[in-house]
Amino acid sequence: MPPVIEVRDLRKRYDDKIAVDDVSLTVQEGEIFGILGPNGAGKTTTVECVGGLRTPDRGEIRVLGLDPLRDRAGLTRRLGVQLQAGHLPDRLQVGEALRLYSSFYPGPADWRALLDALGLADKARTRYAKLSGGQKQRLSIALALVGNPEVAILDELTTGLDPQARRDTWDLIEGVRSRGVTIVLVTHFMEEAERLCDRLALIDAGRVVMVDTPAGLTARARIEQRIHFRPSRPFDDALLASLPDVSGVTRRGELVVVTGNDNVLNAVTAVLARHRIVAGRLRVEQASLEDAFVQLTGAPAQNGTRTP
Ligand SMILES: Nc1ncnc2c1ncn2[C@@H]1O[C@H](COP(=O)(O)OP(=O)(O)OP(=O)(O)O)[C@@H](O)[C@H]1O
Repeated sequence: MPPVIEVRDLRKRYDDKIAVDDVSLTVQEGEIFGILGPNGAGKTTTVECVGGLRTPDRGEIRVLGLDPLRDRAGLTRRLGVQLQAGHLPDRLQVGEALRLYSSFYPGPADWRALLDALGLADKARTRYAKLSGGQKQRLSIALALVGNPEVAILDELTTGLDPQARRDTWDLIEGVRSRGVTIVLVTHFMEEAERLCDRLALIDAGRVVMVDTPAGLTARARIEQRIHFRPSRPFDDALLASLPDVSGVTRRGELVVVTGNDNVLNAVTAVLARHRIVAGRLRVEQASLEDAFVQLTGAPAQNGTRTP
């Protein structure tokens, strides 16, 4: 099956700033493809080019086999793009906006059901200017999906939403995916990427660093394992530090913290057992996508409680 989205050698500069240096990626039908990267990495510029909202300086883009700029008319009805807040007239009511957008498409979704799913059911008669930031954000998601698109591009889907609204939005997106819609999701949130995305492209400084599943990306970062425990009796750190699988041993109060490779847990527990030391409150810290992000880009990841 040909990919739904194909980007080859994309480059885009703004005056003397190269926003996208060289991006190539493919998105398959029905997947949620995440684009992850630090601030200013070129994520938005990439998806704006894919959505036909910006003209690339170089490269080729195909969406459903069409050129987003040359075949704009044919693509508009099949592609939903979540635009950033602030693009609607202040006096327009939520319901009016959705009715208007629905009228552009041959087989629109039930916009009332969308509002309901996004927690905006009681806002149909509210004017745009009266919505909170999070409500505007949710409206922008509804507008991207109201045309029942085959492909949806969602940029910073849940930025600015509270944790409950974020989870409700994830449920909605999973429902959209289960109907076979292909989704490109730009996100800052590792939890969101882990929960929703089938594959992720990690973009840094305008280039694709790697493309993999969330689990694959985490594994490829080769992050050290960390375990901690409270020993039943004192022992010399050298006992563990001398093991080939161990890279470090430190103390945190009564806790012993050991870092090392994939086998560190086996190696440490075997030695402790031989010396009749019981490892109380033993815990293994799993490497997360967030650890991988930090290691691969050198940038701090943002968590779900902060707005970028
Ligand atoms: N219209 C513009 N004019 C000039 N420079 C721009 C413009 N839009 C983006 N840039 C610059 O291009 C680079 C890439 O921006 P882009 O918005 O694509 O990155 P991003 O990965 O989406 O960032 P963020 O996570 O902060 O939204 C940044 O350095 C940004 O400052």
